[in-house]
Amino acid sequence: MADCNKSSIEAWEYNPGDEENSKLPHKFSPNRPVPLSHVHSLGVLTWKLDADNWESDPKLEEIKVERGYNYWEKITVSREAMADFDARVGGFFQEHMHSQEEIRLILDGSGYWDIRDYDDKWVRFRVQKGDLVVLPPGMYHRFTLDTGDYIEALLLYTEVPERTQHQRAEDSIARKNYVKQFLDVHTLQIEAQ
Ligand SMILES: CSCCC(=O)/C(O)=C/O
Ligand SMILES: [Fe+2]
Repeated sequence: MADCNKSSIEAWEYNPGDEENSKLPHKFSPNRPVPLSHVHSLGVLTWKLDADNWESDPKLEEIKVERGYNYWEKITVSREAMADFDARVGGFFQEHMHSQEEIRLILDGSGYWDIRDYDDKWVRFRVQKGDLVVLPPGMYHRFTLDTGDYIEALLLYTEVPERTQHQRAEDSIARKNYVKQFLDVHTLQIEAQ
């Protein structure tokens, strides 16, 4: 598989602080960086691809074939492209999970994903043009734009999209599998030390 350690994604401990605006970085001062390897240990996969030539990029083709990504669609999240921009961005920022992988190739612009750490605190990472990100089914997360208020992304799917956002209160097979595959393993590793 194309080496998923070649991305330059920056991650850090999310500082809830007193800032209302989710589009600000929410870093502690000094910053508390989180290694990308830790983000990967939570089940996230990342690659750096050629966003300008995604339709002919052999690396993306390799990933699509290996992981069965047979469907894709573009989305532009901006005030100009979305009449309900604030509502849509607000919806992305509601903590949720999906029963399928969340697969996004950033074609332009930038934004932040927040994912739950092993201690249930938020870890934030920044994505920009060329970042391919795969969140595992059952991982609680949220997404927001940065103050640039613009992102264009390719949404990829293994099958006809199941778009339901399962809010935190709901439990599901996807959540149980995620906990077993990533969180329980981590707990056992800690206990074994
Ligand atoms: C970068 S595309 C918009 C974000 C999205 O589709 C999603 O599900 C965020 O959790
Ligand atoms: Fe999502």
